[in-house]
Amino acid sequence: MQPIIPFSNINWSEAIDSLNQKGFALFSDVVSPEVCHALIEMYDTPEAYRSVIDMKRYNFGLGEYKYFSYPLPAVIDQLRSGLYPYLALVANDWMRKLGIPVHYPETLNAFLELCHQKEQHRPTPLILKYEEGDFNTLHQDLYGEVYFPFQAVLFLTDSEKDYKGGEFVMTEQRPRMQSKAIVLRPTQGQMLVFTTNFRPVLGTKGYCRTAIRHGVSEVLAGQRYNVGIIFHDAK
Ligand SMILES: O=C(O)CCC(=O)C(=O)O
Ligand SMILES: [Fe+2]
Repeated sequence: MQPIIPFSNINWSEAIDSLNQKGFALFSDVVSPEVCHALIEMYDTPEAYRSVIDMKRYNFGLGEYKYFSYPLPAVIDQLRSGLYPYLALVANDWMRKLGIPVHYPETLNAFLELCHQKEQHRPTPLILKYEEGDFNTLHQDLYGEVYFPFQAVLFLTDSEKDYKGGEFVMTEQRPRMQSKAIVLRPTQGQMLVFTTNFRPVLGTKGYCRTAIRHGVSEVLAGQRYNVGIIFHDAK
């Protein structure tokens, strides 16, 4: 299972512009439909996962997701470690703009070492399965003191053919303002990179923190599967 995207071929200046202006960037043809099918099939292989979450039980919405165990499936591992160095450059620029004294190291391994120093050892990449009526409430995926400000979602199902509803939703909240909603409908093989916690937005008094939350609207019919790629390990 290989990603079909060579990271060095991506138009990074376009992607970085999108991250800076909108807080997210969409990449197409990241994996083939065959890789998507193989990941969906792996949903029923219990050995691949460290835990299974019934979203209703925790009031996270309705549906189920599973956290992968280490070692991660090769395709997820490659996407995570391949994306990290590019995103770390943007992450460091954001921290500088916001005056936050945090520096993200150049490689994913060095960043995971920082997680381990804070007792964050557990893998966070996950696969989510939504059926008719399922949804994911607006949230942030922070699992401890150390976090990476970007995460990715790999869309495994076809948003035209496989399901109805199930939009990817983000809200942005600037200090003392109402939230803005962003609704996206990426499809099979696409990957969305978005803000995990907050992003810098230039206001009249310089950059301010705009908090981002994400979730999934109700699936009205069919089945929707996604893989979430979070960079930090969890406590
Ligand atoms: O199913 C989705 O599109 C979103 C999943 C999610 O919340 C995540 O990957 O962090
Ligand atoms: Fe999430």
